[in-house]
Amino acid sequence: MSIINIENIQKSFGQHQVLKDVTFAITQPGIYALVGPNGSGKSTLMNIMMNLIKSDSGKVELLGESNKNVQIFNRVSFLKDNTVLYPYLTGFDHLNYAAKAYGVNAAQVNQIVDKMGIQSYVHKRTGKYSLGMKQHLLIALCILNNPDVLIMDEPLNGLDPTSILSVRDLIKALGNDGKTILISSHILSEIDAVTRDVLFLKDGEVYVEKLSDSHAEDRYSEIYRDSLILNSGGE
Ligand SMILES: Nc1ncnc2c1ncn2[C@@H]1O[C@H](COP(=O)(O)OP(=O)(O)OP(=O)(O)O)[C@@H](O)[C@H]1O
Repeated sequence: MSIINIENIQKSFGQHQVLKDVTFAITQPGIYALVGPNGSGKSTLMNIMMNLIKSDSGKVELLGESNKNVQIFNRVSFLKDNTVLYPYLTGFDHLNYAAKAYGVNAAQVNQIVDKMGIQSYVHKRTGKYSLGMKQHLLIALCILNNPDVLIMDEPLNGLDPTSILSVRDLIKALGNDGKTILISSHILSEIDAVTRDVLFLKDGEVYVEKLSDSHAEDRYSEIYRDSLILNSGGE
C-alpha cells in the first residue's frame, strides 16, 4: 500500500495550466521535500492532496484511501499558511477546538504547548502574534493529533534561526518515529539537513529523486537552469 499515491493530477486556473500531469507514489515512511520555484504549483498540489481544491482530473490516495474520504484526515495533517488562523481567538482556543474535533484530551494539548514552547503567548489572541509565533502555533495544530502523515507547506516560514533548528529537530524526530512528512521549502540547506528524498516540481510535473552526493541546491540549479536564465535575462 502506498502512503501517498498521486495519479495524473491536472489543474488549470483559467487558461493557465499549473499542474500538467502529476504522478508519484511514496511507499516508505520518511521525510520528503517538495521543491520548485515560486508559482510552480507546490501549494496548489498540496491543497489538492488535502481535498481543499478540486483537481481537473486524476486521483489522490492517502494511506490507501481516497482523499474524498474525510475520515483519513484524522491521520493526515496539513500545515497551511497563517490565513487559517482566527485573529480574535487565542492560540489556546484554536488548540482546544482542534482537540475536540480529534478527541485529544487537555493533557495532550498542554504537552504540545510545552513541546512547541508557546506557553508565554498561547492565551493571547492570534491577531497579536508575530509571523514566527503564528508559525509555532500552526505547527502545534499540525502535530496535535499525532498524525501518520504530515503535509507541511513552508513550515519554516517566518522562523528565526533558533526556531528553524528546533523545527528541524522536530521534523527529524517525526521521521524517526515512522511518520511520513512532505515539506515544501525554499530553504534548500534545510532540505539537505532533513532528507535526501526530493520531489522536484517542474513544468507541471513532479520528478522524484534520491539525492546521492549532490546537495539539493546543486540539483536545483541544474534542474531549473533554464528558468534561472530566463529570470536573470528579464532583469
Ligand atoms: N486561486 C487561484 N486562482 C488563479 N490562479 C491561481 C490560484 N491559486 C494559484 N494560482 C496560480 O497557480 C500558480 C501556482 O501557484 P502556487 O501557489 O501553487 O505556487 P507555489 O509553487 O506554491 O508558489 P510559492 O513558492 O510562491 O509559494 C501561480 O501562477 C498562481 O498564480
